Amino acid sequence: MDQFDPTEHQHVRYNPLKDEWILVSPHRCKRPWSGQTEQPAEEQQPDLNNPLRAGAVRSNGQRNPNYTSTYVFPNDFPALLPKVPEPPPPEHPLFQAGPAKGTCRVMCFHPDSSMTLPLMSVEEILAVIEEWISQVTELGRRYTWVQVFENKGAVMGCSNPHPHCQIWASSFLPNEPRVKDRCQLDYFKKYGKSMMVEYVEKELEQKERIVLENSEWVALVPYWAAWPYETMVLPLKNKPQRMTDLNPEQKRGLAEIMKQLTTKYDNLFQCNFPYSMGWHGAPTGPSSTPGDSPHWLLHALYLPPLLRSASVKKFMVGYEMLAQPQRDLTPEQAAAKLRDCSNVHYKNKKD
Ligand SMILES: O=C1CCN([C@@H]2O[C@H](COP(=O)(O)O)[C@@H](O)[C@H]2O)C(=O)N1
Repeated sequence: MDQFDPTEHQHVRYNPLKDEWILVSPHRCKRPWSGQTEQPAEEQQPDLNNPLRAGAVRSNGQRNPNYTSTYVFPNDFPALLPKVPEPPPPEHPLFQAGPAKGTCRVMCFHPDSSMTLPLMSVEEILAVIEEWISQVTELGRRYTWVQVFENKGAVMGCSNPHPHCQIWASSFLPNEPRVKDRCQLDYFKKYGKSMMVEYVEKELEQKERIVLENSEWVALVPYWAAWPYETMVLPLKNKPQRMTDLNPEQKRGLAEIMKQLTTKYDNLFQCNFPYSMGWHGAPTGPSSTPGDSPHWLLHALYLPPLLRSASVKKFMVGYEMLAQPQRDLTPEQAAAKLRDCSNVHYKNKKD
């Protein structure tokens, strides 16, 4: 039997944040593709009636101000409302309903519907980060969880090309952060250190999955990545537990690395690279205080669907839904491809 080679031989990898495993099948990379191809993501033409545009009239008849930077408004079709009757206590362990309160906001990054984050200036991206922090500060006082998330590209169900994200705050701790909170706390109790602080140290030593690094942040393809070009953005100093812990140098460094990472993403297949991205940090709420969750390290997740080209995506279906996530391209190969992408956006390339 040959010696095990992680670039040749199938194996499973453990995700300690979720207590889950993924299947890695590098030998399949040579497989010919004859399946569905997505239409190349047409550059979603910004319609002049875009309801998120500065000055536009939204579906509820309200007119957006002529905002010049970020702009936040309550979602006109919110999934969570702040005041609703609560369900009665469960009568049976197999049929449990619980109270759900919250609020949903839409946050525009920029007044111009044709703008995208990689083409924004560092200053403009810094304004987005400051607004995120302001929203998390305000909503975090009242709600246990504030989910900042951006759906980008029609293939991600994004209904609107205008550069924007959403913020959903809830009275309950959703599944993803609840599992991450438990896994990180178990690790902290067992080893006396933060799982993700140690993980970053090890990744910087191994260097196999690093995509970008500056004095404050690292962007890498996690060892256990499920999506082909999935990345995490992690802080290098001060162990921030929440976005509200960031200092000015960290905020600026984050704006810089976000611009570089999304530029690399767009350059990978020369398209507006679709993804869902979001932030995970220590839960918030009225009883939370700065520094109260040393088991947590703030981090961002980029979850992009594209696999081989602007029109071939990974499907998380079948085996992935019924068994576990599976990937052919290894995290190390994905990181290398992203590292090789230029930091100059293909739309800015000097001819
Ligand atoms: O006039 C509008 C248009 C879209 N929206 C909201 O904008 C959000 C955009 O969704 P995406 O981030 O998935 O593209 C969506 O949740 C939709 O409800 C409004 O609140 N008002």
